[in-house]
Amino acid sequence: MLAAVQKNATRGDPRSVVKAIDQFCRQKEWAMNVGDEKGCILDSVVTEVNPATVLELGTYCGYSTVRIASLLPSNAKLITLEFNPDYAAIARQVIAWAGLEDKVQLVEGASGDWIPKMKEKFGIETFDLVFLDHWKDRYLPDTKLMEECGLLRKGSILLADNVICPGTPDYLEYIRNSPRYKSQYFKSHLEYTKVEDGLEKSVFLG
Ligand SMILES: Cc1ccc(Cc2cc(O)c(O)c(C(=O)NC/C=C/[C@H]3O[C@@H](n4cnc5c(N)ncnc54)[C@H](O)[C@@H]3O)c2)cc1
Ligand SMILES: [Mg+2]
Repeated sequence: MLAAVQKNATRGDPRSVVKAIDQFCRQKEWAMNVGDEKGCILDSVVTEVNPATVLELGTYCGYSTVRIASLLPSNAKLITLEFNPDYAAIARQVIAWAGLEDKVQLVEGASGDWIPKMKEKFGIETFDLVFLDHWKDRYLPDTKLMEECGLLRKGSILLADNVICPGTPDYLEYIRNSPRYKSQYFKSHLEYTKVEDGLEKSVFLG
């Protein structure tokens, strides 16, 4: 995938990086990037929220990191957590090829360890937008952890990938029944397939 980016994408052009990855995943080898169909929904939410602070859980190869960072205002900060060093190494190079290093802070480590350190380590008070796309059984515990650590403010947006496939039943149950969130489901398809999947957008009400 990285070779395809370096071969087919233009340095400093995030859209060409996104296009090169999507092309590679359609033609050569499927990979669990959010993809172009759900990616457009992600883009519209990022544009609407226009966040100054973003947290991404699960960088993988950096596809959604590039999509989000390319839409951020100049002073905005995207922190992305990835605990697999091999994926982190690839993602760093993908993000660099897109020319987005200044907007992105890739932290190698587990969300459970780093969420409690966001204030002290990165001076982050609250996140305007959180994109959840890591192991599906971590969405709920990490959301509760973010609440406990005071990282969500009235109006913070959580956007969760794969709420249908692979599925995040305990997260959906919690977020759709909690009086502290207002949720909306965006129906779509699992990346590069015709299988149903979707994104759940939830506003924290404080
Ligand atoms: C049945 C079935 C299987 C697979 C699919 C297809 C499918 C489609 C999708 O869009 C998917 O997002 C997924 C999926 O499983 N994603 C998990 C993504 C993990 C990445 O995040 C990293 N990570 C995982 N937990 C943490 C953590 N705590 N702290 C920091 N990084 C973490 C990992 O190191 C990986 O870089 C799968 C569809 C259906
Ligand atoms: Mg996903």
